[in-house]
Amino acid sequence: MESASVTAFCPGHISGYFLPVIHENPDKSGSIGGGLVLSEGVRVVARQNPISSVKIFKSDKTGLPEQIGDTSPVIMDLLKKMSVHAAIETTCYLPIGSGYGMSAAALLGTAHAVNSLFNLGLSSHDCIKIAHQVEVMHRTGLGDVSACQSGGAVIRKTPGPDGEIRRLMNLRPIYAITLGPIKTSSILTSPSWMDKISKAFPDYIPETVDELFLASREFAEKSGLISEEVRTVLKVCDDNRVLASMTMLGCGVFAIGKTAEAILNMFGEVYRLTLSPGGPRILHGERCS
Ligand SMILES: Nc1ncnc2c1ncn2[C@@H]1O[C@H](COP(=O)(O)OP(=O)(O)O)[C@@H](O)[C@H]1O
Ligand SMILES: CC(C)(COP(=O)(O)O)[C@@H](O)C(=O)O
Repeated sequence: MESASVTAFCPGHISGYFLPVIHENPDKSGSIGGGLVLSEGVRVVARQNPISSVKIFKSDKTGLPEQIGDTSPVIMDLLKKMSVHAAIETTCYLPIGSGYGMSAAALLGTAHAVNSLFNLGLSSHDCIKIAHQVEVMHRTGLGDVSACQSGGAVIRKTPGPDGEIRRLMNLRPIYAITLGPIKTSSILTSPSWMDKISKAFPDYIPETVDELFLASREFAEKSGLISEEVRTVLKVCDDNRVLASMTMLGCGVFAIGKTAEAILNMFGEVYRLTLSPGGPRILHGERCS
């Protein structure tokens, strides 16, 4: 009989603008800023196994999965922190390392799946805190776990999962393209990039989704992170009066509204998204007795 397994899903997150806030207490560390919690994310299957392992799958637009990785230091660290051994398989449609918060989604999905699989009795909030601690310790992200603990367009005013977070819901379609990855930790561990990012952070708080896009674009322009390729795409969006900005931290563009799809389509595969209505959730599975 196949060993017990639990499947969980967690939405991804596009950061539009962010400011790292590093504190000695990882629960208070993270970032402030704004972004979008996405309908696409990471599906995690956790199975009992005496030896922990991770397999990473990427699915194409037809849903066909292909294995792209056979380990994940953040997931292995999470399992150690939760004092369990399990075989973890993650699947995502959005590309890893391209500013869609896939590391955070994988951590949150795994923490919830493992908690259920082994009847650990942790609350969802406990799982969120553990995932956040691992993400921040590895510098694979700062604010994504806090954002992805629930849905909507997110304005994070203070850092950490218990920070002050405002969520706006909106039904307009969101589109994104990726022109290449950016290694998140390479930016987060660079003093010169951190200095530029701090100076670019907006001095006002968006009240609407449109204002979130405008604040994100202002941040992207001032941060110096926009590459020539991204600049080309943003210019066509501007010429067609489409609200758009750079996916942080990835070499890509995200935009809102129906007309955005045809424009982004000229530059590559377009990810068709909406705002997620919620955060991590168990999809199905049997628990260990
Ligand atoms: N879907 C996934 N499944 C398992 N591990 C993942 C996944 N996505 C990211 N990771 C782990 O997190 C590390 C950092 O990913 P990162 O560059 O932060 O991606 P993103 O920007 O999409 O969050 C990756 O090298 C990988 O070890
Ligand atoms: C922008 C980033 C620091 C990284 O995001 P990603 O590359 O998607 O992991 C994010 O965690 C944030 O704090 O807003």
